[in-house]
Amino acid sequence: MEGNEMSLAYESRVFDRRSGLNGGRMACTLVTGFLGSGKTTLMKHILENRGDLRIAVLVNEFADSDVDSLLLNSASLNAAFNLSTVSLTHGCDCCNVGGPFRESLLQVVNSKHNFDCLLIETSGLAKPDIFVAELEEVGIHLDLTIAVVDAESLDKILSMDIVKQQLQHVDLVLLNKCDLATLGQISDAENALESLTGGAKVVRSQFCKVPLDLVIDFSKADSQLAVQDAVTLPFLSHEALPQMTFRENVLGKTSVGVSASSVSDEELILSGTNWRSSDSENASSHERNFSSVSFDSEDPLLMSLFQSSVLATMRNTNNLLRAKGILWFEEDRESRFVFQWSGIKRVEAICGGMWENAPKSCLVLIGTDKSELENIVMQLSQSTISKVRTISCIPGSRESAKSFCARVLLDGRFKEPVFDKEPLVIFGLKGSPLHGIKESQLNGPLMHLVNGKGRVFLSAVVSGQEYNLQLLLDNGCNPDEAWNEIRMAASAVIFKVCKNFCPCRSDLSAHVH
Ligand SMILES: Nc1nc2c(ncn2[C@@H]2O[C@H](COP(=O)(O)OP(=O)(O)OP(=O)(O)O)[C@@H](O)[C@H]2O)c(=O)[nH]1
Repeated sequence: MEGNEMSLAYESRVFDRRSGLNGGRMACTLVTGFLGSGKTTLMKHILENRGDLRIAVLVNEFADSDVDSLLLNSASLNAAFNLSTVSLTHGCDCCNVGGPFRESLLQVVNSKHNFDCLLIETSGLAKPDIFVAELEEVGIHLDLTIAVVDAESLDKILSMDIVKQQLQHVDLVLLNKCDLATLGQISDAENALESLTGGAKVVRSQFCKVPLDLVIDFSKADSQLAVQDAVTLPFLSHEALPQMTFRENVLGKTSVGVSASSVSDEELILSGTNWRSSDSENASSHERNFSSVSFDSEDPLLMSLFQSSVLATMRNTNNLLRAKGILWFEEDRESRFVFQWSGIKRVEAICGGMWENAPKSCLVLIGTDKSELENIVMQLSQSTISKVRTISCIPGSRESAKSFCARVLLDGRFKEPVFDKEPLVIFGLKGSPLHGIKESQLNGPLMHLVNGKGRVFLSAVVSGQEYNLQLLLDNGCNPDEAWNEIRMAASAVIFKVCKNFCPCRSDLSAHVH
């Protein structure tokens, strides 16, 4: 269903629903996918482009602590949507989605907000069938099950049972992060997905930017009405779903205590449901023992130590699958950085604004070796300012910064560097308004590429269309080596992004000549 047809189906469904007519029912989409594939990115995309759709969102988290609501910035996001934030906590969703999840579902169903659509984001280690069973229990009709897949790293995780299970019964796969993958990786992934999903539709995406009618299906209400008399079983999204069973019976054990905040009808909904335990105790529910460890600190971190010891340790840790959180750095105390580690050791630290609340660092690490994760947390706590005696600007850093800036200045592809946040140099590639290439399209990949090599750490500062990079130049950083690394990575990024444009006599000429 596309275009006009889709908007007609949507209009009539929303109208019927809001006017209380028969048949107008809430659409429901379940989003699954492995850790870091882009599920939250998809949620944000839908919410930011939802128009006047009333959307309820339930987010289920694997990790300890409230990192996900911090990352989603749910309080301010909800304020923008005129919704209050609800925080729920419950046990490992693989073993126990029951109580709080069902309560949340019932609140959505009974809400006077009369939602047009319910979106459920499962944790990156969850099996979607459990959620399907719960939806069925409360009479919510699931229209669409979507798996978000990281095109670049799929081949590395395909052997995991959890990944296969997540892909088994989906209607649609978003083959995401296509900007990071090669064409070979994309086509290999498509072939693998064809057999793993039994032929589900696969759509390539970057940052999950897909039309909303692809991920919210308003077409099923009518077909549901047509078969309503004949079929008494709850409607499910996929033919293969009858094979699904509620796993609580199979696994028997619930791993952790459950506590749910009570929520009034008015208070809906962007909720983080957080797993409170740090280990998946039920080995039969996961083929590996996944662990989650978190780090919280109200002391700022020294960026130089974060770079030289924490990131170095993370890179040498083979069993780290995911890290995310917010960071507070001594060298840039005003800025709130969102840190993400996902896929093939892709590292980003992006500042999108200042602190609205008391600054702090809060990071969650998920992996398969708890002691390795704890080692990273130890490095983190040793990098906080209270653990380090002298933090004044290290002698020599100013000279290094000047020398680095001089090199950047000579390269016409870059904007003029700025050194007013000593010891941080701020710089970045120029975008190309003429070709519609935004600074973020060049500087985002540049950060990933440089950080991925592991010798230099770049963070990003984003403000509107401006996307700048920050480099810390202390004694441990050789400006020539850093510049060489960045310059070469810039060439690779520009080649990939600009190869389809003719640069002659355009604002790209400096980039390619
Ligand atoms: N380059 C690139 N990065 C992406 C894309 N989509 C998402 N990301 C980044 O990948 C990281 C993880 O994305 P999330 O949306 O948080 O992934 P998730 O599946 O919700 O992660 P978990 O809930 O922890 O399992 C973030 O840093 C995103 O900005 C994409 O298409 N391209």
